[in-house]
Amino acid sequence: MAAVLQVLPCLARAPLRPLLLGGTVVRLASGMALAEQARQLFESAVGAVLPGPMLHRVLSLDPGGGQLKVRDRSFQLRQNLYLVGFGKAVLGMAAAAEELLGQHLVQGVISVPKGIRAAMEHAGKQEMLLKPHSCVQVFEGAEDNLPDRDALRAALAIRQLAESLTADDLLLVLISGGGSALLPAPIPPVTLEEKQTLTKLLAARGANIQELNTIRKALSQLKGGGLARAAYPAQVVSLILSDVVGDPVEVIASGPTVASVHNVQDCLHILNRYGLRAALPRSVKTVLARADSDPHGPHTCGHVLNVIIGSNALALAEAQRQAEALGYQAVVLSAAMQGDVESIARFYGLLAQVAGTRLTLAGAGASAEEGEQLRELAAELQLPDLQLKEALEAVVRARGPVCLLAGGEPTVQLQGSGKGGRNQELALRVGVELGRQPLGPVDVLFLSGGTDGQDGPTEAAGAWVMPGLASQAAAEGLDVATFLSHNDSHTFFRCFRGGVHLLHTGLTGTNVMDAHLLFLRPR
Ligand SMILES: Nc1ncnc2c1ncn2[C@@H]1O[C@H](COP(=O)(O)OP(=O)(O)OP(=O)(O)O)[C@@H](O)[C@H]1O
Ligand SMILES: O=C(O)[C@H](O)CO
Repeated sequence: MAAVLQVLPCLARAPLRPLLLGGTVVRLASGMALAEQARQLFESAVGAVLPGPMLHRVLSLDPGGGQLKVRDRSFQLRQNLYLVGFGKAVLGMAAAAEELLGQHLVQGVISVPKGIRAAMEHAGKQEMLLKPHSCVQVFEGAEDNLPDRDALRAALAIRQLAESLTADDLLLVLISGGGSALLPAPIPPVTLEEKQTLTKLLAARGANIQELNTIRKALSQLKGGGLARAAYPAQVVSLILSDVVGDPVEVIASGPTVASVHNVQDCLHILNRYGLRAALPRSVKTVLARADSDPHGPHTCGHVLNVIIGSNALALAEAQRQAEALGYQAVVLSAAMQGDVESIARFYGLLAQVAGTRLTLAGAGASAEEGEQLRELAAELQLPDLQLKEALEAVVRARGPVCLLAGGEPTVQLQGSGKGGRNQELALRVGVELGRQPLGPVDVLFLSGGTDGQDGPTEAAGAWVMPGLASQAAAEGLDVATFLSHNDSHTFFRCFRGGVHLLHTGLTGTNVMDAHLLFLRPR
């Protein structure tokens, strides 16, 4: 989610109608425009990880209201329930928690992105807003996803609340992506500015989120289990919406309720790798040196229950279910799509080719060469959970419409000053790949969308493409290669066919990375 906060009239949140009633499923699937189905499935994926449904899945009050159930654990309530939260999706999560917990909630503090309340209000999304006289105090900060003074004030208020708790209290912690920037509390003498500079430098030199957050944890009072330590001896329940591949609780928002297992050597390795060790400010050196003699052991988080309440896999599972209801043979390929956007686009192009051939020629060996290339590329991408074999077997079985689903977060190496996002760039590149060779008597569509509803610094969530895109664009005087050469995918899609290929959802109030949907429908 980027800095511009705008919410467009949004997603239909009602479930898809039961399309299995009357008539055959396949007929229904083929009777609906592919692009419309793609949009619906994307919306169903997002719908599964909206704050309300997520919290209701894991939290409940017993009928007498005396106990709070979190999955299979129960906690006694007696005017002892407090709430803190930080992250891009936390406003809606706090609103849902407030709705559910009512007057059991004594007090709360949350740290959310600048402008988010106005944006949600503007869009009429009341369910994402706290009640007028809420006991939850809201701080807005971290413009451009960078820690700032406002976020620091929020972090200090959160720490103060946590430190005031006793062994009788229960602290509910709401965590989502963007939480690291919204909870800055550098260990003195490190200053906010020094931490900001170091984070920016690491990110600019290509450090991944694991590396970045290892350093953030080492320099923070609250990250890496610090918040849990501050709340001790109160019990702590963290409800975590994952925006990191694999859902590692110690990485998401830098794990404020998970004891850090990294030591100073790990930090020095990372700083070395990105050429930053020599120029470290004295304050950072001091804090790292101190950390060596003051390790916070894992035992310090025994009073904490960390629960992942939403993830990319969960969103994809719902889209898969809805695709099946629409008559598709649906397979989730991976919820860990990571790597260079160009390679991932080639992967989807080849996949469409191989799956298309198998679907229409009914011969699993018909595209052996492309099949081999596809497997090689998949191996290069090193996707830990890839279900390629299963997907291709399902295609052979299908003899009808197929939907392959995946999710994750590809990387774009920015080369130009164009306007775009990783989803629009991926879709455009896949569009080019789909046009490389004829695909046979099969309709193909690929959609890529950011589940937060905002792809890079644009107002679109993503885009969808079909084969023939490059030639149709050329007929409109648009050269796809030129747009791609300076990462200008958004400008391309705004021009191409009057912008109909853009996916607009507005800010969704959630964020579990991106969803990729590949449809193949024999004619
Ligand atoms: N012109 C562009 N073309 C393609 N990708 C871009 C462009 N400009 C920015 N990006 C990509 O957009 C991403 C930043 O956008 P965004 O804010 O949506 O992602 P994020 O910070 O990872 O947040 P979130 O996880 O909430 O989506 C970066 O990965 C960046 O490489
Ligand atoms: O806040 C963060 O650290 C990132 O969004 C990953 O969760």
